[in-house]
Amino acid sequence: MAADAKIPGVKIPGVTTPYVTTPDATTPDAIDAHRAELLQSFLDAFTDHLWIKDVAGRYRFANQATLDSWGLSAGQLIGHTDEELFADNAQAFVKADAKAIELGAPLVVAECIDRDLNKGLIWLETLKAPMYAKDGQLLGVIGNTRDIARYKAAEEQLMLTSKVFENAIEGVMITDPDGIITDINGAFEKITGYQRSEVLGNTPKLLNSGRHGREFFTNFWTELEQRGHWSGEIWNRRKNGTLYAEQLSISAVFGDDGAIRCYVAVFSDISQLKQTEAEVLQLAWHDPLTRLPNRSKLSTIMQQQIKAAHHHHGRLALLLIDVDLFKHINDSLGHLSGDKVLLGLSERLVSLLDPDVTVARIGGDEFVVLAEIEHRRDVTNLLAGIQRAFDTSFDTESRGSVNLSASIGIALYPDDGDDADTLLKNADAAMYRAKQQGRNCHAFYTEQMTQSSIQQLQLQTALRNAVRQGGFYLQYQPKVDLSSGQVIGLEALCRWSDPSLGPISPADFIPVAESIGMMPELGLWVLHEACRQTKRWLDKGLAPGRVAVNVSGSQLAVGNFVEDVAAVLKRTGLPGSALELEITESMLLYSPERAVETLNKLRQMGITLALDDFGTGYSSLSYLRRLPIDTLKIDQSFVRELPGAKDNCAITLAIIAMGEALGLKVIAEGVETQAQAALLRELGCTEAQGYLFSKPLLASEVALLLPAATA
Ligand SMILES: Nc1nc2c(ncn2[C@@H]2O[C@@H]3COP(=O)(O)O[C@H]4[C@@H](O)[C@H](n5cnc6c(=O)[nH]c(N)nc65)O[C@@H]4COP(=O)(O)O[C@H]3[C@H]2O)c(=O)[nH]1
Repeated sequence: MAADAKIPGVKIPGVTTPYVTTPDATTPDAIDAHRAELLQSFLDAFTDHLWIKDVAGRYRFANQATLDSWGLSAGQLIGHTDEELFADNAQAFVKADAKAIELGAPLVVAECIDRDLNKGLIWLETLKAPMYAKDGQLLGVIGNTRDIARYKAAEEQLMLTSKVFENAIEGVMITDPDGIITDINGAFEKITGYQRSEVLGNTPKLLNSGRHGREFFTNFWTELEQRGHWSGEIWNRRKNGTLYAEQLSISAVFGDDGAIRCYVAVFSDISQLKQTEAEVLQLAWHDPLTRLPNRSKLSTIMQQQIKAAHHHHGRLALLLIDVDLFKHINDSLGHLSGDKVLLGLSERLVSLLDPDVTVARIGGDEFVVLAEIEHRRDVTNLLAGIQRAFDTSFDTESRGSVNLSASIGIALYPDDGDDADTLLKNADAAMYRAKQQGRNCHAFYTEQMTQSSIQQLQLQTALRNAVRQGGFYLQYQPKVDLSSGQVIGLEALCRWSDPSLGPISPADFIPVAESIGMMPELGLWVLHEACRQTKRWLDKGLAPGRVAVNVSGSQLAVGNFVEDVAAVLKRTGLPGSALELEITESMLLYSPERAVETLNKLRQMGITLALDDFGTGYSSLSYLRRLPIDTLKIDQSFVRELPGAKDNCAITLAIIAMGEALGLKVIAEGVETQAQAALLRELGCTEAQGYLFSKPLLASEVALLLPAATA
């Protein structure tokens, strides 16, 4: 305490000090002085500001903390009024004094942030009280200003907490230990739709969704009681009756005595999240176009069904459906049409098969039907359902409708495999066999198929290399006039001899080239080579007649086939009139309108068109009439059994008659004997091709058979 801060001899009016002892003082004045000093020291020990003003408003006493804070000495303060000392605030101070006097009791007159000379900005609270003498006479005003930073901080903390509570995005609910709701925040009202007044005094049962059973709540309470905490997802019901999912976290709050004071539940509405989660799952497990289970989902379903079937000694049938020549639809009509067809097919399959049958889409044009069966023969019902899906044509996005067929491979559990992968692999091998058998049919898996699918894979690899490295060559089979025996044309036939697999028949490698999408490339090479060779013969003065080139379905489906043919003719210099293209009925079935358009364009280039393998498809007179073709080729399967087989005789005769009626040429293929040739001649067929006349030959060999061109 600074020396000048002391106020020796000041008798504080009204202050008695009955408990102060003065062992060394002997005179009354000395005793008073000692008491005053003691009191001053006592009051100086406080950090609170303590001061006394008399009724005239003059400062009569101030402790050291006051003087330090105001930067005044005792001499500068004592005996002076607020007006003399604090010009700015004097009015307010005097007014507050008067208020305390008027009240006759202590009064908090101000709370303010003030600048303390020593501490900087601080929170202060000033309390004033009137001071009376024993006889009740007013002596003045006592002032006490104290630093309330600690309380202010706590108050601030409380305010913040309540703001957090009120503004939290999470709903908050507080219940007493008996579960009675005592407080909620705004987010609670927003999420649940209940107002505060409707909730307080109620229990959380108000929100019960009914979706959780007794067991759920038993576990919930057990965990809350044992660990003081529970968190998880829960379904609740809003006031408007709708259900919502919330992520909930409940904690028990314990008092110092260890007893539960309350429970605090904090929750957020995760309905949106749940929906997104469900959508992501849908995307991950389902095909986006058809919404059917995808390969991953199918695999899971299969595993579950195999497990169940294993348990009760049941059987399963897995049918792998591959849409025949679907690629052509995509290539020729565009992907939108392809998608529309696939969607239509998926809807038909789902509606035609029993609800407990799984229909999945595992690839572009590959669907799987998985069903529990009792007997192998039950597969027939499934096949019938699938077949009906293909009975009528499919609408496309672009031109008209298309007819489709499918090849179906079947594998059974447990006979053909006891896990999902094996069953799928084996159904795939069976499907491949169905494709080889001419499409639009089904095949059950057999063990030999595994072997043959390995060979198939080898063949695919070798074929890819051959197309890339040019491992093919052509042979030409003469077509002759049946009455004169003269060569009137040639059919170009593709040949391939792989260095390790040996010579492979086109009947084997053409379907493989189709399946791996290489046929358009290979077909174009054949066309170019045949045209180039024919032009050479023409240039040498030979008369090869028309050269016929086989065209596969996939070539015709590629959008620019007509342009490709035109480019080949231009590049080789062969006139269109020297070229014949052989097409089959099956390639016209899928999109007849478009095929007719393409064929017309080809004919306009002078090219003639022959319908190959005639009689093996669904030939009808009305359909034939619409096709812009020049020649019918009687399939060798009919010719082979001539003249013995009566049926074949009748069919051959019918084809020849049909050709005549439509003004078409008719040529028979596969003629091996004189008897066959004689009968065909007799039936009115004018042209033929077959081993009887010549096997397919190399270009150099054929040249020897060709007549010279007449001038
Ligand atoms: N048993 C018997 N067979 C005879 C006789 N005369 C000819 N053949 C064979 O019959 C097939 C006739 O060709 P295809 O019907 O167009 O049938 C062809 C055709 O569909 C396809 N093919 C061949 N080359 C090509 C090609 O370059 N492009 C396309 N797209 N397909 C081709 O492969 C099929 C088979 O061709 P190849 O094995 O060369 O078999 C040829 C030919 O060698 C005979 O008197 N008796």
